[in-house]
Amino acid sequence: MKTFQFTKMHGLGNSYIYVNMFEEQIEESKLSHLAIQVSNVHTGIGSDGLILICPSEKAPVKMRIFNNDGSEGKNCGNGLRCVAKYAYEHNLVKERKFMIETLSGLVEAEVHVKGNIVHNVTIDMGYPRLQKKEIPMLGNPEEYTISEKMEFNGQLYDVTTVSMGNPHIIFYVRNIEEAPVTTLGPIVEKDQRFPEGVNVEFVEVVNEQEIHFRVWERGSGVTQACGTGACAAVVASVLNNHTKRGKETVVHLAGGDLIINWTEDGRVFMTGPAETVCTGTYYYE
Ligand SMILES: N[C@@H](CCC[C@H](N)C(=O)O)C(=O)O
Repeated sequence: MKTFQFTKMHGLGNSYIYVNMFEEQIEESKLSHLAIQVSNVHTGIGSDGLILICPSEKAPVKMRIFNNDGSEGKNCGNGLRCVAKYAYEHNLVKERKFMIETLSGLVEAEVHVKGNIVHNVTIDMGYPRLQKKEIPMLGNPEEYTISEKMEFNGQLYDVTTVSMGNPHIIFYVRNIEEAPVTTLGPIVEKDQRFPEGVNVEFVEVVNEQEIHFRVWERGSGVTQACGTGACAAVVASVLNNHTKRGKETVVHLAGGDLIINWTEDGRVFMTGPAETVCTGTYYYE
């Protein structure tokens, strides 16, 4: 039997098993299967996936995220806040502002501390990417998809697509409680027009400062929250004239609220909580 030490953490109920790869060694070929195993609520620990906190040549830490189906994602907003909390509280960094490397580039984290405990984190998520080739999705590679008609399951929808380092598609609904998250979500996630799959978000606009949000995540299904998805939803809402650029928008997710600001200079800032659940030893073959 092999073992590793883990910490279970969550951001608004979007939970991952975090492994400190400064101290642990796990074979690369085992990671995808381990993500499936640890995520299982019956035979594992129970989570939306696995996140590795790794050494980096470009920043104090690097985040790698695996969804609960074993696929590797390129970015994770809730994961970034938890990685920032872990890095600060475990002395992997000394400053309250520091960089984190992801598979989609570098982001800057700022931890908000009470005593020595990080309660909230702001992440500068960088610039949203809007061209079809950047999502990626089929169609004219240079074009944006803003309120464009697309057919899914025999029905036409107005959709907007945004990459926050990972792909998102946003549907507007009148009533968030009735959003077809579990029916349309899995169909859109695997639609062939998105060669790498897509995270599927449903948004009800409350007013210019507030939106409701539910998600079907690529590789994980329904989750309580998606940080990159909330950023993408605010970018989409500005592009569709529902909310204002340069103003804070409160995103109400199933697990709680995030504050997102798509600033005038083009960068997206996300602020929200990060929490530790438990630590332990995981046994595997
Ligand atoms: N929950 C995350 C996103 C995780 C990765 C996503 N499912 C993907 O495959 O792109 C978040 O908080 O952003």
